Amino acid sequence: MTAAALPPFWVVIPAAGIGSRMRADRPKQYLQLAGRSILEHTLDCFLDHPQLKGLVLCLAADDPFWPVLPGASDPRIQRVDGGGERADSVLNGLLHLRELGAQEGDWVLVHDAARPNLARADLDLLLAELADDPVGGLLAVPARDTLKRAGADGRVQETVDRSVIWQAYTPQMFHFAALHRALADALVAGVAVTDEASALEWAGLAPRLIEGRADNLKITRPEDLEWLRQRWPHKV
Ligand SMILES: Nc1ccn([C@@H]2O[C@H](COP(=O)(O)OP(=O)(O)OP(=O)(O)O)[C@@H](O)[C@H]2O)c(=O)n1
Ligand SMILES: C[C@](O)(CO)[C@H](O)COP(=O)(O)O
Repeated sequence: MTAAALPPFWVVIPAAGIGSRMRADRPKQYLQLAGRSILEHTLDCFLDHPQLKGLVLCLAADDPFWPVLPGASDPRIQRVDGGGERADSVLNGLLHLRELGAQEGDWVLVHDAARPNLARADLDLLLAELADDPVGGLLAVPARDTLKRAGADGRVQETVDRSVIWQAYTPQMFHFAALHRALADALVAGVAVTDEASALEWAGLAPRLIEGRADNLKITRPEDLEWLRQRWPHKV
């Protein structure tokens, strides 16, 4: 499918986390990767896409790092305040999309600021595969290792059937109205939603899994960033 045949889409980037597991001197999205911040690399995955309608970046209200980056004045990037949890940040981003003119059936892609290695081929695969899907879905990776269920004593209780287990990645792609409703309702109900798909699942829908590259990893711990630094750039 040519880029022009892919569906138009909006993007929400939650980037208001503090990166506690990274144990760095700043939120992990502002750590350096090949001379630029992780966040700038992540934004680059989308900003020049011909089908992009608009991009909302959710940042901590008192974030001192973003304003001094070269991209801070880029008119293609709309800044909003994030919230206490990732889901709150995404919801704020969706509210702003409505102000920008997002319509009920428009596609919205939510992508972690901490995943700078999204390949254009994977982004386009997600868009192409879900263009006509009634629900939407997400990039994901089938479990690669043998999986164990652990007991409280730290000993193995059983080996889990990995053939039905996938790791959820981002972007996650849903229709604006369905995502907004599911996320807002789940938060009001106090349901823990760690990704957008969880909210849709809670609403009774079944998001589709689209197999992506495992190296679209979320930088969570120091070794993740070290791994990317040693291989960068290696996108396809
Ligand atoms: N209140 C929050 C918490 C997280 N995020 C964003 O959600 C993405 C995925 O979250 P995670 O990897 O858990 O990031 P942190 O919350 O920053 O990390 P940690 O849990 O280690 O503190 C990140 O891009 C992060 O900036 C956000 O926008 N708002
Ligand atoms: C959305 C996500 O990237 C899917 O794997 C992930 O759940 C976000 O990170 P967290 O560690 O769960 O906050």
